Amino acid sequence: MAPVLALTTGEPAGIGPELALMLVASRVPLAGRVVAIGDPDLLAQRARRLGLDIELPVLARRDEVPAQRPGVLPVWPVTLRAPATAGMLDAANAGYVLETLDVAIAACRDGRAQAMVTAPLHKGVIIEGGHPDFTGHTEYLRDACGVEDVVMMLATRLATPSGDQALRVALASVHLPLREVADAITDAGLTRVLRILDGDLKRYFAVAAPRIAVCGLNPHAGENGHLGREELEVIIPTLERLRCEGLRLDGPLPADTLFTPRHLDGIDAVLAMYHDQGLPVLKYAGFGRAANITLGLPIVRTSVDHGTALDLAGTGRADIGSLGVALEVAAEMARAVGH
Ligand SMILES: NC(=O)c1ccc[n+]([C@@H]2O[C@H](COP(=O)([O-])OP(=O)(O)OC[C@H]3O[C@@H](n4cnc5c(N)ncnc54)[C@H](O)[C@@H]3O)[C@@H](O)[C@H]2O)c1
Ligand SMILES: N[C@H](C(=O)O)[C@H](O)COP(=O)(O)O
Repeated sequence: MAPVLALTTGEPAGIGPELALMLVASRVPLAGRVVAIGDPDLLAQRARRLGLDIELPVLARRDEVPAQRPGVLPVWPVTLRAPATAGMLDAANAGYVLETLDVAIAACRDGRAQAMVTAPLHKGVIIEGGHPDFTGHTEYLRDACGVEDVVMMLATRLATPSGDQALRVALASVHLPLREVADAITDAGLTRVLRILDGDLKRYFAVAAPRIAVCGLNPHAGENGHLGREELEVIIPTLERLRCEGLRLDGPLPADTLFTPRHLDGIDAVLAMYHDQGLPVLKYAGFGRAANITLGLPIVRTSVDHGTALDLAGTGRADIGSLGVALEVAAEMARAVGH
């Protein structure tokens, strides 16, 4: 049977609900048995608003998901806390958004689903809704699954001199103010991130001996200590030690020239030191054709490469491309671990 992909529909005022509907309405074959997690009335209202003729059977017991049928989107129901209006955030629905995640996590953990795929949520409104420590799905999943560390990795495709290949960018630090980044780059942290990245490239993506290129933190990878000392004091010694364990690591390399097709040729993943060192490059290369993947979890989780796009919510103009990729990657990962 095709894997069950539990799709959380995200911030109810954002584009998540309509992306799920538009994807089903597009009638492209889906990568697995997709079940939407969200408020059935919200989905029905949004479908009417967009003139989409979608059948939304509610699976009240949140159990067996039938084989995918064109124009049909089964729903595991979660009830909104307050009415949702496209484009208008309401902190009252923070608990609703988190409940959709909890439903998906539980289903992945007890085997009713083989992967979870998340439509975008709005971090700020979750925080304002009474969850001051919330920083994103990635960290929420880490805590919910009881693991020490996870790694955010985004992936798309890239043309290099040797041909088409994956462009995967993982992050050594994630949702952190820039002011705090340098202190977060430690030997212990880099070691954990690189071991997870190396292990999960093998486990989920059939890369036998991953070749990972590691960015420096500072301009020109520190220019031999003249533009910052983190490379000399932390990154180089960590990479040397991990090479002795057998990891294939290049770097630390200057990020500006590493992110060019010639240097990326044959590289299985890049480790960027912080969010906006790596993700703008990835999104420039493949926005709308990329997936966000959380590594290091006991379950499979992917997501879209974009946010809630409140400016587009309710218009039907949002691009469904990334959601399609996120579902495909989730199914590929689920199959790789035998589902
Ligand atoms: N996976 C996630 O849950 C996720 C990912 C990224 C950002 N976010 C959150 O989303 C919120 C808004 O973030 P932002 O404004 O930085 O980014 P955003 O991606 O929501 O919007 C940035 C721009 O990209 C456009 N855009 C986004 N998705 C699009 C799509 N599918 N098709 C066409 N255009 C699209 C928007 O219209 C906007 O112009 C923030 O709270 C952020 O943290 C969540
Ligand atoms: N950093 C992600 C991006 O820019 O696409 C995004 O904020 C999503 O993060 P979570 O998956 O942790 O919510």
